[in-house]
Amino acid sequence: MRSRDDPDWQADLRRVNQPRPLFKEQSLWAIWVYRYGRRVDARSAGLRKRLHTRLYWLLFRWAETVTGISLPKAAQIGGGLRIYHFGGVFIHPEARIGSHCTLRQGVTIGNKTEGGPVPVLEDGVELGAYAQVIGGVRLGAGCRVGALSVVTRDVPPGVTVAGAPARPLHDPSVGTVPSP
Ligand SMILES: CC(=O)SCCNC(=O)CCNC(=O)[C@H](O)C(C)(C)COP(=O)(O)OP(=O)(O)OC[C@H]1O[C@@H](n2cnc3c(N)ncnc32)[C@H](O)[C@@H]1OP(=O)(O)O
Ligand SMILES: N[C@@H](CO)C(=O)O
Repeated sequence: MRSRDDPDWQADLRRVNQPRPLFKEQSLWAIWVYRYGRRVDARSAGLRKRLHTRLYWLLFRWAETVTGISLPKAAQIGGGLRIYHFGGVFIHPEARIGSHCTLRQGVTIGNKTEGGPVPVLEDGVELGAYAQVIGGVRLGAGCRVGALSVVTRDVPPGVTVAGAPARPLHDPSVGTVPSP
């Protein structure tokens, strides 16, 4: 499959929604290499796959070094990924990230200790700059994490958390009519 036929990559481009997006956001270079790696892994075994795998590793190191964004192809990341700005973004290879998530500079999604469990982000999760999400936590769909926060516990869908350790900012029950 070529990148123009890759629905996840096309969804990534739509998030930027500007003409010539590859000239506008260098984070797309890292995302492109990630999607390329996923497509290479999906190929059937053979010489072409081995050659593409070697090329992928060269491109991965280049993108990681030039953009400061590390998206290993083993991680599972849904389409429509947006990474704002530059550098310090490290995603663990076992992480699972849903579609239409937003990351910013300085974000880490990884384990708490070597070999430990890693986070799962459902669809539409938004992480502020320098947010650190560590350990086997689950971030529910559409939740938001404030800048400079450290998330060490599950976050329910739609909830905003911030701080270190991160705590909910807005109680979702506030303002609702209590059930009879
Ligand atoms: C170049 C660039 O611009 S890069 C962009 C960088 N920006 C980001 O990364 C933005 C990430 N967004 C945030 O951190 C936001 O503050 C959010 C999403 C967490 C919350 O936004 P809102 O829902 O508007 O919350 P609001 O501003 O009302 O704050 C509610 C309370 O949480 C506190 N709070 C907000 N963000 C944070 C944070 N990151 N860490 C700690 N406390 C926070 C506020 O001080 C406020 O406290 P108070 O009630 O005691 O006054
Ligand atoms: N719109 C950008 C700010 O540069 C962001 O949300 O990160």
